[in-house]
Amino acid sequence: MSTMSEFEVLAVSPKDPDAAERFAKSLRETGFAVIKDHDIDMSEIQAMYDSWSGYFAGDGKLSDATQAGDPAGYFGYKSENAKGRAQKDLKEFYHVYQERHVPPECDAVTRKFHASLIGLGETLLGWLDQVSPPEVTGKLSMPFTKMVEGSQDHLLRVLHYPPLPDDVEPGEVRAAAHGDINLITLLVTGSEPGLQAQDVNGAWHDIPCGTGYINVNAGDMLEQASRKYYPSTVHRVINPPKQKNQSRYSLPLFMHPRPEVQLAHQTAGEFLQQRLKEIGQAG
Ligand SMILES: O=C(O)CCC(=O)C(=O)O
Ligand SMILES: [Fe+2]
Repeated sequence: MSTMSEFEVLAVSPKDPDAAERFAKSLRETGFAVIKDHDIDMSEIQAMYDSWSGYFAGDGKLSDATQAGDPAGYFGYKSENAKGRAQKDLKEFYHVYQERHVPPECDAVTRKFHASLIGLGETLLGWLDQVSPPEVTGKLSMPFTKMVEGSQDHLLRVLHYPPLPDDVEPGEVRAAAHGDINLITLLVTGSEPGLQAQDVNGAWHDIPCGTGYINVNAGDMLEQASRKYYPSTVHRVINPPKQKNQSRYSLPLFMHPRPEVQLAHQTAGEFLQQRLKEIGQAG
């Protein structure tokens, strides 16, 4: 494998006078942006990892298993595939929504974390409303911030990638290459490295881990609504090296419009249902 470089993306601080412009430029040129100086500190992220690693290690998760077609709750190991892939990803995860159940031992820390990330995500969408050119804003059914106003669909996915078993088949990976479904994804640092993003030339780059920065990527709904002005970032999670075969946790927040919101040729709800079938999640 060729040596990977880290993605050279300028970290944007909300304190920068030109934060909105720099954020939008980065998303436009790379599908990807990095935020520093945010309000979510490492102790909060660590508290999330501590409480959820306990949850995944226990048996309580089995009674939280999602019912077919329900997007909330616990999804077992190897239950999801990337669009167009037959092999399942080597991960288990829990889907948190504002109005749905969260395991009691994780509830307080998770609700606070979820709300903080949603607040930051709304700010970032506001930046896109401010500085996107008329060729984008003129075609939107409504501003991005309006698309998410009152949305109950912002999904916080708590992911656990267990140590790899001995019988991993060729081609099986922690998370195969995919674009996210939603408008933007906010991702605090993972507990271990492994996340990579693809640039416009097809080269893969390691996303730095442990920086305290929040990585933001454009999803497929933003790509559709912006008529491809903001390209959806393809990314993946590679398997760990043998000598570091341990659990990895991560916490992406997927910002979703209300389901009736028109993107371009589809509503957000129609787009989501179609994709859930393609990734093996719809009932
Ligand atoms: O685990 C990660 O760092 C990223 C996960 C991801 O891309 C996803 O769940 O869509
Ligand atoms: Fe993703």
